[in-house]
Amino acid sequence: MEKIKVGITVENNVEIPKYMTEGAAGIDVSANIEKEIELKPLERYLVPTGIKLEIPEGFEIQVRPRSGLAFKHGITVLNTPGTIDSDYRGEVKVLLINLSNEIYKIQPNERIGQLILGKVYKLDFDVKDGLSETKRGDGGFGHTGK
Ligand SMILES: O=c1ccn([C@H]2C[C@H](O)[C@@H](COP(=O)(O)OP(=O)(O)OP(=O)(O)O)O2)c(=O)[nH]1
Ligand SMILES: [Mg+2]
Repeated sequence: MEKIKVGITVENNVEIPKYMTEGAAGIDVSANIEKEIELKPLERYLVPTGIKLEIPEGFEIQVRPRSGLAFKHGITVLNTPGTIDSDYRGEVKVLLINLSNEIYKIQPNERIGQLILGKVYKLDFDVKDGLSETKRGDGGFGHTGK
């Protein structure tokens, strides 16, 4: 598998994230919090991870939920997939929301999301007077039926 170098700095006591299996697409990140954080139903919290990245130009990182947390506890990433821009140098944060009807307690060092590296293609708008015709035309949002 092709590997892309991504610069990283970590806060004290934060471990460098690692892939949990050889074929994993996502690399888990953990909550860098001192004590547990209570998330009430429908509450959201911007969870710090204690890592900062230097993504090479032409790439992005997506912040995605962990399916286990979603399935077992209704905890997901509100803005999924979150986008980490290659020019961002701040701390990576994960915006969790509790979609269950029970309180969820985020534990220090709990793995709360996963990062996926992706390639970015830049749009280069070609301004035109009209666009090519297609069978679909402007039909969308379910116009082909259920
Ligand atoms: O889940 C996320 C999403 C974003 N970010 C950071 C990295 C990203 O590069 C920056 C901006 O994110 P985005 O472009 O999604 O947010 P915005 O609301 O458009 O903010 P900005 O005006 O700063 O671009 O915030 C995170 O740490 N986690
Ligand atoms: Mg933005």
